[in-house]
Amino acid sequence: MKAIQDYYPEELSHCYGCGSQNEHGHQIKTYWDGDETVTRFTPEPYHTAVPGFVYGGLIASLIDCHGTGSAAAATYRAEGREPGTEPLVRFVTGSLKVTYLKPTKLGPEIEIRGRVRELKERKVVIDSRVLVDGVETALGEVVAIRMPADFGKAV
Ligand SMILES: CCCCCCCCCCCCCCCC(=O)SCCNC(=O)CCNC(=O)[C@H](O)C(C)(C)COP(=O)(O)OP(=O)(O)OC[C@H]1O[C@@H](n2cnc3c(N)ncnc32)[C@H](O)[C@@H]1OP(=O)(O)O
Repeated sequence: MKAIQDYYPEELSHCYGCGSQNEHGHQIKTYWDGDETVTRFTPEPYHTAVPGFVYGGLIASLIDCHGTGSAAAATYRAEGREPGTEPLVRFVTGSLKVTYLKPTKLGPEIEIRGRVRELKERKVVIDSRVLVDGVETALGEVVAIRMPADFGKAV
């Protein structure tokens, strides 16, 4: 099964969170599981906050790219199109909210499960749950916005 990120064109695959071309990044992969999207990631020992527990910034980063990837996947699904078909669906993060419910144990695989709360042409909201060993440790909300054609050009 291909992940949504496997459909990203090479020139848009340099993101620190999800770019397959970024050797220093997380290179996350997001798949459908029924109505939910799932990303799994095993943290390294250096992803430490307090010894034994995962750094919250890593969790935020995973939720971020899980959210934008899920937004693209959900848009293709809603339009009844194969991922990666033209016109390409590109999302960036408009906002990212993370609620840390309890410490996330460092070592086991982290699972992030997303659901679409709102889907419009230019804006998709993805709610995520972060689980380790079946324990919910954080919640995330990503507002993903279609990347404007001139993204970054005015900067
Ligand atoms: C399958 C094949 C795919 C192929 C293709 C792949 C492409 C794969 C790309 C990889 C990329 C990875 C991405 C990783 C995630 C980052 O790290 S992305 C980097 C961090 N994010 C940024 O740099 C974004 C910077 N901000 C911006 O460029 C602009 O502010 C935005 C977010 C594009 C918004 O543009 P805008 O023109 O202000 O949007 P606008 O039309 O006013 O608003 C549209 C809607 O969004 C809402 N909105 C706008 N901004 C926000 C906000 N900040 N918060 C909440 N709501 C907002 C508006 O309220 C509006 O909502 P409605 O009224 O329709 O309900």
